[in-house]
Amino acid sequence: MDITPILEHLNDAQRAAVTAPPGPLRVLAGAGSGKTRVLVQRIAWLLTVEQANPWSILAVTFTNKAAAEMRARIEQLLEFRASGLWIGTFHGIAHRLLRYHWREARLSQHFQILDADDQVRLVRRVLRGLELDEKTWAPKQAVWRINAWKDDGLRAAHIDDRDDPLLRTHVRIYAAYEAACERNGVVDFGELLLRTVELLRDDATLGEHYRARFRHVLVDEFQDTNQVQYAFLKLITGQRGDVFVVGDDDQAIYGWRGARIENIQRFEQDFPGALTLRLEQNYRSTAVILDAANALIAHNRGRLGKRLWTDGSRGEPIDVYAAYNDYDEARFVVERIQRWVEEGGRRAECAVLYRSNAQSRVFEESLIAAALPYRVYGGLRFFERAEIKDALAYLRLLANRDDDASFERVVNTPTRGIGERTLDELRGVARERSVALWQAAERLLAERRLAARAANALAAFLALVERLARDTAERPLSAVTAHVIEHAGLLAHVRKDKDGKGEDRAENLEELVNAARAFETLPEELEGMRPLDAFLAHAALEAGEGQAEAWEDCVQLMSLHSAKGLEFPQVFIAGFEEDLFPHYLSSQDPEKLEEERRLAYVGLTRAQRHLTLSFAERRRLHGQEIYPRPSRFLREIPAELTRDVRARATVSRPLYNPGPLVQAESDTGLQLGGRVRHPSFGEGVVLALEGAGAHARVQVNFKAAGAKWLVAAYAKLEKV
Ligand SMILES: Nc1ncnc2c1ncn2[C@@H]1O[C@H](COP(=O)(O)OP(=O)(O)OP(=O)(O)O)[C@@H](O)[C@H]1O
Ligand SMILES: [Mg+2]
Repeated sequence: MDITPILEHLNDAQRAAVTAPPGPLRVLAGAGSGKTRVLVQRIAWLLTVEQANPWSILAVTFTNKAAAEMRARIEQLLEFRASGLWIGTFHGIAHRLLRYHWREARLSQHFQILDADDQVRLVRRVLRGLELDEKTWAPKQAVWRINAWKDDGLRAAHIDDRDDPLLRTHVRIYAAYEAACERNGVVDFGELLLRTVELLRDDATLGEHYRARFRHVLVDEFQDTNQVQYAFLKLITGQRGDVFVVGDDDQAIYGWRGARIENIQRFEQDFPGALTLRLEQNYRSTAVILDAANALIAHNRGRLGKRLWTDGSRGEPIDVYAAYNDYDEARFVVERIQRWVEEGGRRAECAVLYRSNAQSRVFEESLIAAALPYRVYGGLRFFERAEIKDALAYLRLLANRDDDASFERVVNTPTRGIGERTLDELRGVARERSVALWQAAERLLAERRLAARAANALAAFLALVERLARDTAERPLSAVTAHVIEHAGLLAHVRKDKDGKGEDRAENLEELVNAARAFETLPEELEGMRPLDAFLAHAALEAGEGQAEAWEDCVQLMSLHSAKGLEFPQVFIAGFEEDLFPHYLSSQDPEKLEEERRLAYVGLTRAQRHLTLSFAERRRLHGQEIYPRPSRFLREIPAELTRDVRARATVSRPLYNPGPLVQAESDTGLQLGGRVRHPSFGEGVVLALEGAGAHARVQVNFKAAGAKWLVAAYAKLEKV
């Protein structure tokens, strides 16, 4: 076997890491120093030189996209299919283990995955059950707490709440939520991991089995592991395992989601004899960009300390653009991208990064106006669109009738005359008898406790789902999906939408059929799973990440958080303003401020050749006109590395007036054509927005009640 390709293009330090003898090893190194590359070559090294069985390798990456790229790279290096190898995200891997061992994990066989939205809905129901008022016990906050506990590996029963009545209530909510998930046969993202950890910990045979099997464990972006992920690593590697982690303490940006930077330090204690290697040469960016990043991050304390250098070119100064307002900022960036493309660059080489997802809209408008194709990562993803979630909910009900979240979602979609009153009765019965809504419905019907009209409508719904199940049994997944979309009436339902988006939605539904087709022959790592379960799990796990559409040359838009690990020749970071970046919730707390600075460091170090930073002197944010100050992070970059491009751009800069429509949009958080729910009028579509601030008014066409004008601030509209 020729090992040259594996060791080519590696410097000495990198080679030392790739070829180190098996055993715990940690690579601590800055951005662009080749950590990910080293991890890939290490896998190739293990497979060839160490003769490791592919079956014995487990590699953890941060996104599914990174996992796919990693697999492709390895196959390219080795010139054979890397089958048997497990590469995935923590969630993906945990999910796979739970599918194999659902019985041991005490899950129902066809358990479904709850996404963030479903979680909030479920907590709402739990609150009703506990007779707690949503105004006092905000569902989103409860979800946030539950997730944080799970990330820390804590069950409701473990939390000491003796002296804190507030905490006690949250723990009660958590316990009731756990019970509801159990009843419904659903698990949330945090549960995937926690359940897996409990499984490996409590089931000695299984734990032993996997420890013996996964002799080699490798983890990218190690600085962003949380407690429960770390516990998983320890359980799967045992004390003496060959565990290879790469990370950068300066790029830890998920503290707010429970990631523990301390895990980098704990590694030494938990894996005795661990070796530490450092990489210091950066191969990604120009010297100017690197100097700027180094200077910025030097403002943080308590760093493990490292300095990056490059022997590449010095490069151009970093452009700093002071925009009049957010529209002017977007216009400037789009012009630059146009120029890049005219000069022969590719659109996909340009990335626009921002702190807050809400910033993408203005860029999208400008890109559309300039007819530049773009893709937003982390925006409203395919699998999160309302019509797609409706279709998936039907499929989920076919897989598992106890899935209450799905039941609630589609029991009256398309409208079939099942009102809130009937639903409330159902929920009451479900609660009293500790059963799922489906069973509650069956019993209410059997006991003839409903008014005739409601009973007929409900019976028709149950019959519909049963009929769908019968008619699609034994058929290929794409046919099942197409059948459900058609016969549940979803296609006709979206076509009726009066907001002009009906055809788009219908196309999305048809796209879902294509997506399902891809799951008719399962990839090796999902073998043995029912295609429907595999498909639904994929929809839930991929939703967090961006559209998995065919590759196309488009401008890349994403938040700074999702840019982690990536690189682009041309990077724009927008909104370098106090209160936006650093975020206003973080600027008062020294630790959070440091996390924001690390995020800025991640942003700067994504750039290979050109970097442009911009801020606006006026911006609409959270419905208010603000006049932000430039970010402190700008001042932390030495002036000699930057170039002010404001003067040149002033020549023909129209003062863009966003106009009342756009103002109202950002004011209310509502969107033209968006679907909303009103506490008494039910579901509808936003037809018009008008005015600003406290006076913003919105016109909604309600399915049941027709078109109405409402004052946005009082209407209690909820987006669906
Ligand atoms: N020895 C080398 N010679 C040439 N190019 C290299 C070398 N090592 C890494 N590179 C290139 O440098 C770039 C950065 O590498 P990589 O993405 O692995 O860095 P990283 O440390 O994982 O960065 P991040 O911290 O941002 O994830 C890549 O384009 C990679 O191909
Ligand atoms: Mg990397």
